[in-house]
Amino acid sequence: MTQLQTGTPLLTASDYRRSAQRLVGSDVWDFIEGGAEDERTLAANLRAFDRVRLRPRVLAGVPDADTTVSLFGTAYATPIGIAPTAYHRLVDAEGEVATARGAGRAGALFVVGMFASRTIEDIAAAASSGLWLQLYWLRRRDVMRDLAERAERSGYGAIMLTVDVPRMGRRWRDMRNGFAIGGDVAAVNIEPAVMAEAHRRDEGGSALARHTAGSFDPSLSWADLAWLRDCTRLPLVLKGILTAEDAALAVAHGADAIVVSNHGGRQLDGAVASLDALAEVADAVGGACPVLFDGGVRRGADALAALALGARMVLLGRPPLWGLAAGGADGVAGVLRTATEELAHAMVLAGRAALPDLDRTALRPTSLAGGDA
Ligand SMILES: Cc1cc2nc3c(=O)[nH]c(=O)nc-3n(C[C@H](O)[C@H](O)[C@H](O)COP(=O)(O)O)c2cc1C
Ligand SMILES: CC(C)CC(=O)C(=O)O
Repeated sequence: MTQLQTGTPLLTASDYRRSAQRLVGSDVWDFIEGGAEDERTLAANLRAFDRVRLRPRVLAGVPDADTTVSLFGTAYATPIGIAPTAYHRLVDAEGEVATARGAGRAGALFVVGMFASRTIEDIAAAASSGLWLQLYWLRRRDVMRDLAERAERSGYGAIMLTVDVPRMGRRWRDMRNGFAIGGDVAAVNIEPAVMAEAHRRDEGGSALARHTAGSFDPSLSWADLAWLRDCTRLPLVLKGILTAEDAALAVAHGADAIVVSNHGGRQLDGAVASLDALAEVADAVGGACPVLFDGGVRRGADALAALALGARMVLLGRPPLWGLAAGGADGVAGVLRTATEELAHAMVLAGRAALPDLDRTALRPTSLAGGDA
């Protein structure tokens, strides 16, 4: 159990969430918590896990569960890692450096966002477990190439290209708040001219929406992936796949892994809940490459369900930010360890000793049906 300066025992992800909300300004809180438009997909991501029912096996001789997993030659203590999220210094002065320390303590993967507020190199120096770098496709390809090269030089293990943002989802909360990246927080890995719009508050509306409209390349298509592939020797992971069709195309275009994700409900409102897309995508991939998952995972049993449906690893977006806000590196480690302990606990009670023992027989068939979304 983690106990931070608040004195309140933090037993679950929602304990960290409550603690974080007290410490973070309301516009930053809305940026973190919010989703696109009416937030129906955001809500559906969580609801999908509420529908899952597990099938425990008894007298299985499983006194403890092994949560270790390996990906691209790196071993992790847990299959629960950190999804890329922008600007960690919005909630903690040390930002991604503290996140990396926390991930290291938990033995977890940390996917550093392209819009990290600490340098790729400083984050690498603080890390003791695997790091990957996430990229968006910018009109300025030279900036992408530079980041890919710096990541490779600094020991990052993969490039994760986010493919679900040809344009940014409309986020009413940020638009109403006139949200802009302020103070001394900045995407320090990218030259300031590319990022200028993200800081301009004077026009009202979401500065991030204006920034992404100007700097992201919306014309990207499958054929362009070859260019990025040529920039780096690192494995290329595509994040934001929700259909069998796109999963098959990703495999055909040589993706080394894919992430089933609807961007935490922040892109197409009305899109399928992430969990409800997982079986379809895993079936289409058919073992051709690892499938990762994010969206709505808040407890170990949620991770168990996603792993049973075919995910090799499960990533958390908002919860590590809650941990970081509530308690810096300790909070990040606390969130990851809590979820991992819950997963191990659920595995023992479900009679599964190790991650490869998790398959769809761990879930009631109604959990696989695709639900309401
Ligand atoms: C505050 C915030 C910032 C995010 N920034 C990025 C980003 O820079 N790049 C990216 O690929 N995804 C980004 N995401 C999406 C996450 O990687 C992930 O897909 C999503 O948060 C998972 O859902 P969850 O928050 O329910 O765990 C962001 C999400 C949040 C909440
Ligand atoms: C700066 C943004 C493009 C990052 C973000 O909020 C997101 O990807 O959801």
